[in-house]
Amino acid sequence: MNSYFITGISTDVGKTLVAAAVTQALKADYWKPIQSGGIEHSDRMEVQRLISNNDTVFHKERYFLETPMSPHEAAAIDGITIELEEIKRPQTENNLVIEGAGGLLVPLNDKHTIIDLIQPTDKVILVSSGYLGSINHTLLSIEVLKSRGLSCAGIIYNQVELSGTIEVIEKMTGVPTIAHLSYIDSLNVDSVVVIAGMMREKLLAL
Ligand SMILES: Nc1ncnc2c1ncn2[C@@H]1O[C@H](COP(=O)(O)OP(=O)(O)OP(=O)(O)O)[C@@H](O)[C@H]1O
Ligand SMILES: C[C@H](N)[C@H](N)CCCCCC(=O)O
Ligand SMILES: [Mg+2]
Repeated sequence: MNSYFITGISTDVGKTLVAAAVTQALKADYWKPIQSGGIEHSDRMEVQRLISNNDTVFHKERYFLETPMSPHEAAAIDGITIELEEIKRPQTENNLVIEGAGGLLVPLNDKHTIIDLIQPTDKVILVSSGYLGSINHTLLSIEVLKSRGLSCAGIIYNQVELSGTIEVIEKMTGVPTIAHLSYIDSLNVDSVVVIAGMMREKLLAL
């Protein structure tokens, strides 16, 4: 069984939607180790809303912070410090989808960032988005993975409409495209089933 680490070029790029689709495609378990903000509607709740298989187990966040900010600061506001050693992978026999928070260098404390949660055996899926500036953020994310001896298994482009964007990233990095998602008017179980079906073969080949 595999672990899939869903990271993004920034926050709000669609990691949770992608995590839901990968979870659905593989009937995997889902875990978001650190959630900041979202007491009313966390990423776990959103994935629960979007998937429709009966096998997925939802593992509890290790840190659930009240303020929707960078985890290091959200933790400080809650009067705690995030400790890397406290973040233990849930035990499961199933595939596990892990969702980060924000991008790879989002601080957890004064020393560690999200990238420190990635293990060498994880299949890292990078979610890229279509804003002007996203090429740079995508290439930077791939470079920082490389600098830690990690590689990017594949990229999911979410609402990337600017011409030449995907092509130049593919040419410069050689990282395969897993899927290219469009804007979806009402995100629901049915749309996630479709996206999951679209990417399943590519995910199995990673
Ligand atoms: N393809 C899409 N079509 C329509 N809405 C989308 C699409 N992708 C993302 N969204 C919406 O954009 C918002 C941000 O996406 P999402 O919550 O998945 O970001 P994230 O990368 O998981 O952020 P975080 O760092 O907080 O985990 C959400 O409201 C989500 O439903
Ligand atoms: C609150 C938000 N939705 C995420 N959970 C955390 C994003 C942190 C981004 C920090 C940064 O890169 O400046
Ligand atoms: Mg999310």
